[in-house]
Amino acid sequence: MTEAIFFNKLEKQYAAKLPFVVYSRPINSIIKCWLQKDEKLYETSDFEESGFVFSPFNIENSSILLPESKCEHHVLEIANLMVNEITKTQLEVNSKGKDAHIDLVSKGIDTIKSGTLEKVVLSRYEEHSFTENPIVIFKRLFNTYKNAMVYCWYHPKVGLWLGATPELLFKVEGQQLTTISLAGTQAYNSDGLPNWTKKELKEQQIVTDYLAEQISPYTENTKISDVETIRAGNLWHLKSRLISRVKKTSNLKSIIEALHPTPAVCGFPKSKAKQFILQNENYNREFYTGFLGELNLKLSKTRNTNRRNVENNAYTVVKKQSNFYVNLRCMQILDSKARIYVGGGITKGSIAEKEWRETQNKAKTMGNILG
Ligand SMILES: C=C(O[C@H]1C=CC=C(C(=O)O)[C@@H]1O)C(=O)O
Repeated sequence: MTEAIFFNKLEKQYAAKLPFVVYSRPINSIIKCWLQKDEKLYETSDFEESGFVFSPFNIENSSILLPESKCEHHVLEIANLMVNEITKTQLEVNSKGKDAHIDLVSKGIDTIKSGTLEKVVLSRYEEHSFTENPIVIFKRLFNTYKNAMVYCWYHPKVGLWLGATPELLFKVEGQQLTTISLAGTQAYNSDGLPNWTKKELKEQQIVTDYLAEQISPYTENTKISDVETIRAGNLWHLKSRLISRVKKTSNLKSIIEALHPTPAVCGFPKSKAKQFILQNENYNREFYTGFLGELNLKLSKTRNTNRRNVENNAYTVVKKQSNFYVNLRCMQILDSKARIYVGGGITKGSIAEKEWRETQNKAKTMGNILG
């Protein structure tokens, strides 16, 4: 399929106000789109169906499904998309809400110091004027953020979301589960890799240990990679990978409940951090820090048992696979406004003013591609 035909189908779907998702997974030149044939709002609560899922931060609210059987699917393989240049070079500085965010972070720090919580991720949103076609924004996201999951998701009964997330919640391929531990943020600088402080490295290690403990009832043989520095747009983060084997008795929903929301978007202990967020943030995160991705898709892989006799020994293995990304570095389009959501992890050593600046840096991931 050509780029023109692919995007023409998408534009028609959006003009007809029918649900769709268009996305590309990290380090990948494949763009997929799912066009739902009706405007119904399908939901999933047991995560047993096949489709594309869009779940909120608060999993007690509905998870939306574009069911595989109700959608038309298209794939485009391409390195870069044709899209007009952005005319504006600088995101207008938006200091609205600074005092409220500093108060919120200070309250978080005080609660941590009082001993009830270890870490809490606190967030806010900022609004920018928006007059562009969201599909054009998706094209810019694809061209700009090659190691992120970039997407544009739309449902007429829910709204339109765009994002470029660096965080995998987890993926399951057959019996293999992969998840990542993401923490620490420094502004990207072309001079070279950042110097991480002991405090940042320790925080990332705490997240890794916590994830290993969370998945231990459902998986076995967990292997943890060394910590690496990854770039996400204009930011650096610390990341390690945990790979393990899903026990035969575990189901997908129990793994979702164990891992979502991650310490990178909620904090820990999880339930106390979530309660603090719901009581103090003063706005509804909706799908920000929720998760999205492919649910129970059949993946066929052809294998050779004997390399010398390729023709006779090839066989195909069909595995089920799911891959979910945390909905970070994202925005929601509301009429002529783009609402950009940003947050940061608060621990006892955090400084409220610095946390505010960090959210401003995070807002640039989306802000820099708005025209
Ligand atoms: C909550 C966000 O980022 C998380 C992911 C990576 C690093 C983070 C941090 O350094 O605080 C955050 O936990 C966000 O971008 O809105």
